Amino acid sequence: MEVRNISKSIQETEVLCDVSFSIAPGTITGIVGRNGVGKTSLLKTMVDIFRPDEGEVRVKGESIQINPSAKQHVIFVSDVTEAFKNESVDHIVSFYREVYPSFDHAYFEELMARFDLEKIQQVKKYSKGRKALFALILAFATRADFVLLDEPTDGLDVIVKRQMMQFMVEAVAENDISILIATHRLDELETLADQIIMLKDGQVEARYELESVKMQYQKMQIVYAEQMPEEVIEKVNILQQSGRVYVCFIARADNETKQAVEKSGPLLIEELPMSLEDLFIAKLGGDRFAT
Ligand SMILES: Nc1ncnc2c1ncn2[C@@H]1O[C@H](COP(=O)(O)OP(=O)(O)OP(=O)(O)O)[C@@H](O)[C@H]1O
Repeated sequence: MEVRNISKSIQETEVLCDVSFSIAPGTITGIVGRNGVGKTSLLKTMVDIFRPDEGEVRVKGESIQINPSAKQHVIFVSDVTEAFKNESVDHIVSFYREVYPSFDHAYFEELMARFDLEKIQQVKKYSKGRKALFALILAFATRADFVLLDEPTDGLDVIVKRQMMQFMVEAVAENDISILIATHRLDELETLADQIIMLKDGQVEARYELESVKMQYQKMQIVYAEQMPEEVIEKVNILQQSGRVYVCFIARADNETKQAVEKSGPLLIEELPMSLEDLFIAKLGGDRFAT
């Protein structure tokens, strides 16, 4: 699936600006960015709920804007699950079977049993978490090749969340589907995603392969007897400071900065494990963290 040079304005405000990236089969992609940056709008554009002003979305080589039937390979699960209202589970399933010719009823039943979700007469009577779970089960049962999820684990209890994350990893590996997740839950994404698309001001600020970014940067804890000298502060990206303890972000290849740190005579230099959250703060936390 390819997003090509998408731009979109809503009420004269540019929400997406020349956004391009692609999603390979059998991968999980995370879309991250601060509140209001355009994550949901991007997902909606990828299923043609929002029409882009410029650019196109291609699925299996076909533009969904030109050939709407290409949309049957993509399913979007919104974080707003109120749409189900009074319908029964069976009624909603019949509707999905009509819209998605590839809907797999046996797989749907298997997933309902796997997640221990009972069928009820009015889906609106499911709790918030169960509604979210039901929406996810429906989405995967369509057997769509591309599953786009907006904050998918919102409302799920910790046990179901773990089960769902485990299921997603299996589904991607076994069925070669691709999942795209827009979320603020960076800790969850970290265990799931192959690539991360970071949005800023409606644009792609960065694209990371998670494993390679961890090879590119180091998170260091540096402790001084007094303060970190000014000339070092100017070179490193400080993620956190607590008294004389500084947690910094340094490019692995940046030997000049590493030498400056060593020369400044710290009491301790120690490498810490780096998380996606650290990267998010370093990239999107403001000028102080600009890398
Ligand atoms: N239907 C709409 N009408 C007017 N403005 C909208 C509409 N949908 C989105 N926007 C605006 O587009 C911008 C991007 O919103 P969007 O919901 O895509 O961001 P987001 O990254 O998903 O945010 P969050 O992390 O808070 O969920 C915001 O400024 C929002 O106010």
